[in-house]
Parts: sequence; C-alpha cells; structure tokens
Amino acid sequence: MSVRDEGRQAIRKLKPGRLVIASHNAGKVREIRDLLAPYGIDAVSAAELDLPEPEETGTTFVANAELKAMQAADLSGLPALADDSGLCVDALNGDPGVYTANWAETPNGRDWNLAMQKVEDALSTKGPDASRDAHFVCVLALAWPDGHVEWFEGRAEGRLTWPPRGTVGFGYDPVFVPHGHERSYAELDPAEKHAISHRADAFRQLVSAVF
Ligand SMILES: O=P(O)(O)OP(=O)(O)OP(=O)(O)OC[C@H]1O[C@@H](n2cnc3c(O)ncnc32)[C@H](O)[C@@H]1O
Ligand SMILES: [Mg+2]
Repeated sequence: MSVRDEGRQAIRKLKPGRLVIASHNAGKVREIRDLLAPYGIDAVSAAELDLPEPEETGTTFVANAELKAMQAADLSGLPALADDSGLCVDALNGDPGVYTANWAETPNGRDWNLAMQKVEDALSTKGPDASRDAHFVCVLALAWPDGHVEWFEGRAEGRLTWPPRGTVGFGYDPVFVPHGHERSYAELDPAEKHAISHRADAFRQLVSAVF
C-alpha cells in the first residue's frame, strides 16, 4: 500500500474531534473548522490542547507548515493539520511572504494595523506607478504521529487597496481585494471568502487527495 493510501485509510478512521488544527491563530482555526465541517470532523486546535507554538525556523511556507504539523502530531498522538500562509507583494519581490506574521510583531504582541501600514509604506517607496498586485499563499500540511506528512499549496491572486476596508476576517484581510471582486477579503462573508481563498484552494487539493 502506498504512503498516500495509508494516509487515506488513517483519515477515514478519524473520529470527530480526532484531528488537531496545528495553529494558534484564531482566525485561521475558525476558517479551517468551517472548511472541515462538511466532512464531520470536529477538530480541536493546538491552543485548546495547550500545545506550545513551535519556532518557525523554515525559510519556505512548506517547511514551516510541515514543522508545525509534525510537532503537533508528535505531541498529541493525533493527526494534525497545519497552515503556513502569507501575503506576497509583486512590487516588493514577494515580501512579506514567509515573514508575513513577523511584520506585525511589536513588544506588546501583534499589531495588524501597523503591519498593513508597513506594507503600504514599503510600496510607496516604489513610486506612484508601482504595481499593487499581490497574492496570498497557503500551504496546508497534514501529519500523522508516525511522521508521515503531505502538503498542499493554494493561492489567491488580487491587489492591495488603501486605506484598509471591512471588519470580517483577520490579519491583512482589509487590504486585499481578490481578483474578480471589488470588496476586500474583510468585506466578504466567510462563505464568499471560502469560495475563492488561498486556504480554500489548498483545502480543495487536500480533500481530493486524502478524503
Ligand atoms: O503559525 P500559526 O499558529 O498557524 O499562526 P500565524 O498567525 O503565526 O500564521 P503564519 O505563521 O502562517 O503567518 C501567516 C500570517 O499571514 C496572514 N494571513 C494568512 N492568511 C490570511 C488570510 O486569509 N487573511 C489575512 N491574513 C492572512 C496572517 O496575518 C498570519 O498571521
Ligand atoms: Mg506562525
């Protein structure tokens, strides 16, 4: 049996509540719960299990997603699904990219208004004609306690808007307008975001490979 078939068998055996969402970001956990809901998997988050937040030492989305998923699977003895994601701005050569969360760090915790302002400031140094094109990346990694791990990469294209708009969602949602829309991610209903988001794109691939 291939590793992937073993993975499929393992996930079919999951009982509700037997999957760890290996994230400490409440916004992500909410979205991943929504995406899992049709599959009858009532997952538990790493924060709810009091699992420690691993240091994200990878330099790629894949490396960080894998290390978060593998640590949670190892510590919990349960399959674990991690998400590493970020905003990549064309005119900034893909920054903040893997370091998207770091741009929000302050001595008093993360400040998303500051992070969005930093992106806008960086873009303004490129001049008024700089491209405002950007995309979100999401890598979902699914790990089993035996160390087996597979990952799926999703993407959503769009452009940056300023000033920030909307109150739904989290992180950089208020400055990202997905292609084909006039409203920012933070002005879309959760169901609308799930139809087009980078996270939903990665999740669709995971579902077709694993469920
Ligand atoms: O590592 P975990 O615990 O999952 O949570 P995190 O917030 O640290 O997550 P990342 O390390 O993957 O950092 C990615 C950042 O990119 C941002 N981001 C990712 N997906 C997003 C989305 O759908 N909408 C807005 N911002 C998003 C968000 O601010 C995240 O903090
Ligand atoms: Mg993180």
